[in-house]
Amino acid sequence: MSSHLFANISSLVTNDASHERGALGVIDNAAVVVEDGRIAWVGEVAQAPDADSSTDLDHRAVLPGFVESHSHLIFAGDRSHDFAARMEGTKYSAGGIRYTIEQTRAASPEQLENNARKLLDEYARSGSTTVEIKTGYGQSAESELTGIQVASSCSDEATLLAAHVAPPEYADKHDEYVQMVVDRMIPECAPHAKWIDVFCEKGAFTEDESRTVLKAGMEHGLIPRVHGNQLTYGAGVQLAVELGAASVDHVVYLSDADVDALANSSTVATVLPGADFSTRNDYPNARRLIDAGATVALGADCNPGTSFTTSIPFCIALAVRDLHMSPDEAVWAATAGGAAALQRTDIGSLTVGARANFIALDAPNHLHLAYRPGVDLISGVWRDGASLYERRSA
Ligand SMILES: N=CN[C@@H](CCC(=O)O)C(=O)O
Ligand SMILES: [Zn+2]
Repeated sequence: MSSHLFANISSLVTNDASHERGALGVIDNAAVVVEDGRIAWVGEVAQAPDADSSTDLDHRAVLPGFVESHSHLIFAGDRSHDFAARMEGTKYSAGGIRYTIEQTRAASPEQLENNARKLLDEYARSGSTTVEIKTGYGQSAESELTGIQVASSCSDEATLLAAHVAPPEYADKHDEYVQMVVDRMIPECAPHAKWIDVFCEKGAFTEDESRTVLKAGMEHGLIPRVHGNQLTYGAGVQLAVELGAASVDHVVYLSDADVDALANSSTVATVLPGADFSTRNDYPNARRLIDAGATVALGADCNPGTSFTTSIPFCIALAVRDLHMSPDEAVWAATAGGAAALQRTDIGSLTVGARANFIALDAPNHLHLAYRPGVDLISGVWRDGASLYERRSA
């Protein structure tokens, strides 16, 4: 087994609190040794062991690859007109999803896969080394099956978003749609999925409908996650906590009881400020969640309707500027927080035994991710110790 040393790291975020400087466990003047795709050693470069080969990172900062726990990459078509209308004052509503359903149903599996892979490549170039992928723009048994097959061929984190919005043919027959999801869609799609998700929201699915879908998914071995409290106060958070969901995502409109429930549960609260930015929605109060003791993850939520970005660095900048997270909290939420939301212990941190998924920044430390908004600082990305992306020098 050969070892590779990554040397001369100006500042290394490990997310191992046993090192200095809080939850991020930052080591200055650091080095990392990788063996067989896993982290074999981390510490100060002066103490680094010999290795078979090495890379000089030339005083760049290194941090774990971003863990994107919320994306909708299985779709076809464009909603830029929708975005333009919102910027002129039209309010976002769940109904816009139906436009993408029409386009997605008309696309071939190859077209869907090519689009998803193109976006995954964008994610990788901006530092994401793990990306969860949801279906949700098929909303028929056939189209969701295609979607989940494509999602699972692109990611280990495939989510069946069986109930995103009732498709046009079921617009006035929600109960029949939910029945079809339970009787057909879930049994046929479950072998290809890890997660079951619902959009529990005004204009999408009610609390009871959402509970029915999530429980049916759980009976087929899927782990629940919920879109909740994005556009209105509602039942999403409480339902997620009741069912022990891995995560409840968006969490913009929260009562005190919602914050309390999250703080006293293992359900991660995932903030997706790209969606709030692109819909001119209010931002979630991440400060309130963190101060109460909830675990907060941060994602980009790439989708054609509300957040057509794959840039976690952009979302870190938003989280710091507008969600009042500290730069350390935002970086933790986009790495270890995302891993918690996906119930993964092998990613999101750079500790011995973890997957060697990491990013080098053209910057002396991770603070620059928020300090230099809109600037592409990613100079290299590695997954399982192998180079995934390297910026070409000029
Ligand atoms: N909120 C629900 N689903 C997506 C948006 C879907 C769309 O408008 O196409 C989201 O996460 O923001
Ligand atoms: Zn979503």
